[in-house]
Amino acid sequence: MIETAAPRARAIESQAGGGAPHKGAIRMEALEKWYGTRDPRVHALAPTDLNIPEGELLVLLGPSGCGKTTLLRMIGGLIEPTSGDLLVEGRPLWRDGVRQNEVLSELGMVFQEANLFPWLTIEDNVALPLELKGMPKAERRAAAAKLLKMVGISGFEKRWPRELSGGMRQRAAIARALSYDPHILLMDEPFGALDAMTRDQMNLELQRIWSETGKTVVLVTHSISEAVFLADRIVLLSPRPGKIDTILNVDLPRPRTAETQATPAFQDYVRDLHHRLAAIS
Ligand SMILES: Nc1ncnc2c1ncn2[C@@H]1O[C@H](COP(=O)(O)OP(=O)(O)OP(=O)(O)O)[C@@H](O)[C@H]1O
Repeated sequence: MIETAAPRARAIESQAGGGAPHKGAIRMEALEKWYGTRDPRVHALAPTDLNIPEGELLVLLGPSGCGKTTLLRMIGGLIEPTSGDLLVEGRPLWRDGVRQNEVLSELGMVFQEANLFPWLTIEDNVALPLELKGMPKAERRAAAAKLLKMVGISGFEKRWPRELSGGMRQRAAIARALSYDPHILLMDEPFGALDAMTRDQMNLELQRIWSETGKTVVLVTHSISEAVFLADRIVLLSPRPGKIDTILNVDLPRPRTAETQATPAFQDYVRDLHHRLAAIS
């Protein structure tokens, strides 16, 4: 396993040294998942240790079925771990089988499909979590306008989801996930259903949003080049059962651009990961 500390990650780790638990930091110890109660059970994730410091953009990469989604959904509180500890900002997400809602509020999720409600306008979709929290309408509108500006779709407040392109719908989904200002954004193949050009554009946008907001981002992808483009660190998982094969620091300068992808350093990361993936698939 290689674990070389990039300067940025190192700075974050040193801040995380002591004192109060860090905003957006995730810590897992011996986190494990078995599916099913009867044989043959599926060992989806072997006991896994991983620390994700505040503000990191961490990418989970690996062959199909290696447990990426399982791990992300466990971090997001959608799947209960079979065993192990999962701390979000120093607090356990689960206590005696009960998910802790105040911890959950630090986590926003974005999936491959935008999952917007077709009967709500874009503004109302984005503001829905705020409505559920009881925020008055005028405040919700103002918050939605700010969020839509941040994700680059100002002016589409009153449109219906069907009137937006796939990329625009994903922007709205990101805005909705950020609406209650969670410290952590969890993304499961968020751009997997988009065409290549839109996907490149969305990767640029995500990098911008991440650097503007300082959120911790954990993103699942099948795409090696997407992983290298976005990540501070890439966690490569191997299958049967899922476990960490390699942790790779991506030490490329930011902001990364289309030109970054043409550099020898970028290509070296891609080639290296291709070899590693071939070896474990
Ligand atoms: N609800 C479930 N019940 C039983 N087995 C499951 C369940 N969900 C996932 N699995 C199994 O757990 C393993 C890990 O699945 P997971 O979806 O986490 O992998 P993944 O790396 O995200 O895959 P992909 O890249 O294809 O989405 C697989 O063997 C899968 O078949």
